[in-house]
Amino acid sequence: MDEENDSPTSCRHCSQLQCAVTVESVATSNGAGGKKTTHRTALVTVGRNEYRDIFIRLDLGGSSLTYELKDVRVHYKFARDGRGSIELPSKRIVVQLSNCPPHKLNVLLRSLDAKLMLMKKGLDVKSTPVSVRERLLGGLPRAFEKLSPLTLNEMKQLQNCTRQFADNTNVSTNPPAKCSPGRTPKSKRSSGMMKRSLKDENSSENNMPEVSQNMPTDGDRLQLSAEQKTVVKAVLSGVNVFFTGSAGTGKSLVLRRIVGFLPASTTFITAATGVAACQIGGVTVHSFAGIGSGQFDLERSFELASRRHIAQQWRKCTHLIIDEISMIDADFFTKMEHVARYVRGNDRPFGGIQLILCGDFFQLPPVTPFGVERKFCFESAAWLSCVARTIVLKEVRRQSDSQYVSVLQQIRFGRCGAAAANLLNETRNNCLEKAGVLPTRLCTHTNDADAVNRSSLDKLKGEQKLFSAIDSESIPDSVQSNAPKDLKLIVGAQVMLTKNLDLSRNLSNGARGVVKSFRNGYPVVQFAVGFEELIRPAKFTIRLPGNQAWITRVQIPLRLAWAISIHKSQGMTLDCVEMSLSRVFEDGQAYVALSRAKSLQSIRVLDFDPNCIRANERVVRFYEQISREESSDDVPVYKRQRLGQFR
Ligand SMILES: Nc1ncnc2c1ncn2[C@@H]1O[C@H](COP(=O)(O)OP(=O)(O)OP(=O)(O)O)[C@@H](O)[C@H]1O
Ligand SMILES: [Mg+2]
Repeated sequence: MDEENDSPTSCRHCSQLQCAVTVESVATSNGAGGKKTTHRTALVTVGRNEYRDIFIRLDLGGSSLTYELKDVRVHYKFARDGRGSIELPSKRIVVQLSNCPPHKLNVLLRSLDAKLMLMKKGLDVKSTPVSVRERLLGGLPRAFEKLSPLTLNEMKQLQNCTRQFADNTNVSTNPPAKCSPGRTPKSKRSSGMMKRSLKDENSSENNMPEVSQNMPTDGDRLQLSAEQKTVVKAVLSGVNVFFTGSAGTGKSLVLRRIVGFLPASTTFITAATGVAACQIGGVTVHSFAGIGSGQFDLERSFELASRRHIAQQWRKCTHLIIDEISMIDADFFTKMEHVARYVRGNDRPFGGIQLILCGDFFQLPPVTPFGVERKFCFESAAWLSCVARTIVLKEVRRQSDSQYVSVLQQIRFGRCGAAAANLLNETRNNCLEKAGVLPTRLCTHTNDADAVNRSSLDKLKGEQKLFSAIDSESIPDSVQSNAPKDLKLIVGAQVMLTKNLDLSRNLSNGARGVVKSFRNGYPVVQFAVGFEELIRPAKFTIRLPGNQAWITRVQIPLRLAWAISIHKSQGMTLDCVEMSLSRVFEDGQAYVALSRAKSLQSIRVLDFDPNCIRANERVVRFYEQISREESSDDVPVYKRQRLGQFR
């Protein structure tokens, strides 16, 4: 079997998906025929018959519907929310797809649109028009073959079409996205009878300012490694998975990829902190759970979680993703598990929700009030009953220098030999200033970071420019986002990108620069990687607690970057950093700080003292146990851990 092509993570499976389907027959002008039927679980397959005509088949549990897709309109603007539709004007029908795995839906609808366009333009090399008479006489067996993925050749043909279209009309077109069919601009499309059903799709973009056309891919194009694919497959097999690994092994990247394969409206994406939630486009786990920060007893927690909107979320949830799980304490995790069973009226672990947990317990631990004993969630009975499979990612992707990686591995386990200490000490002489870009100071305390940013901004002379975000809906101030509501910039301000703009030019999230000037009202940033770039507003998508739809914020994708706290930096990859670790107060805090940089040349430790390197003993034992299970022949990796063995 072809591993790559048959993997559930490949496009091959994207001609079929499981989702909710609504078939709407649109009323005629005299009001006849309007009808809507919804099926919450359906299997949608797109394929070809023996004459290479394209069909969609809807298996609706007991019955099925098949439509030929000719002269149809395909809408995938909201694929990211797991929604899309296909209009069949000649039949006056709209097939709406919802609760789809976003990635699969996106690939399915885009490839379908592309193939339909190729057919329309007579560029589908394998298909030749067959007359009705020929069909009747041909006697071919009836066939239905799933639509194959777009080939390279087909993509090239599409690009040519797009170019020709641009030449003929003088319209400037963006390079088509991966699998993009080079769609006709809206104004050129016929205004179909089903405008009504689709008007929502077009409304949210009105009155947006000029938005950066750089592709904010979030690493979509990166190829997952074999071990990363193992995680995706494990999740898609339906078991509860905890995946872990050193800083920079790509855990968050894999999480983002997993999201694309799970049903959009019943998968809840959360993280232990607001900053971490922003990185993966989710909300905090506390706001999802609706039981405060876990301070109440179980009875009160049940009451809180039974409030209508919170209970609805709990009941709706089929998959719960939690990033930075190391920062969730055992007590909170246990309460969530009880609440899940109670609210859902289901006594299976976590009320039958599939858990996808991700994080590194060697990084920052749960924040616990002074004097209260810290308990990691892997030490809870709930963890033992819920986590069926543990996977450890081994390849560090953030750093490529093996010497640095091995220093970080020691530090992760709370060790620091003389050679490692020397290497880190020597970084104090690193000259990190490049083209006016200063290194970002990582602070042990948040107040210090805020103060540094404020005072540095105030010291600069010149006019401060205020950029106010444009939101598609109102977003409460309490909701954290990578893009602030108001951003003040001035020439000379040290800034950091908050979005991947162009990975091929190292314009990635965390890239460092300095504001050089303003052009057309937008900042021109000199980046440390060596060039200037005009930074236009970009679209950020935000989820509000309890709201499964994406809200759009348009803002300049920059933040001030003189300083940032180590807690806020967890999860980030940073271009050039400087730190003083003398006031480190947490296990794992120095490891988090030291592991943000990509190389030893882009870090400066001002006062390295091996005593700041600390790892929690129970965490060390937990990981030793995992690695024993991994290397043991008779004990499977996914064997459940036994209660209390790490204490
Ligand atoms: N398969 C891959 N190919 C190329 N780059 C990758 C791959 N996986 C991860 N990376 C890159 O490695 C860096 C670290 O990835 P990521 O932030 O997902 O790691 P992480 O394990 O979540 O780290 P942390 O524990 O610090 O949160 C990112 O810049 C990411 O783009
Ligand atoms: Mg991460």
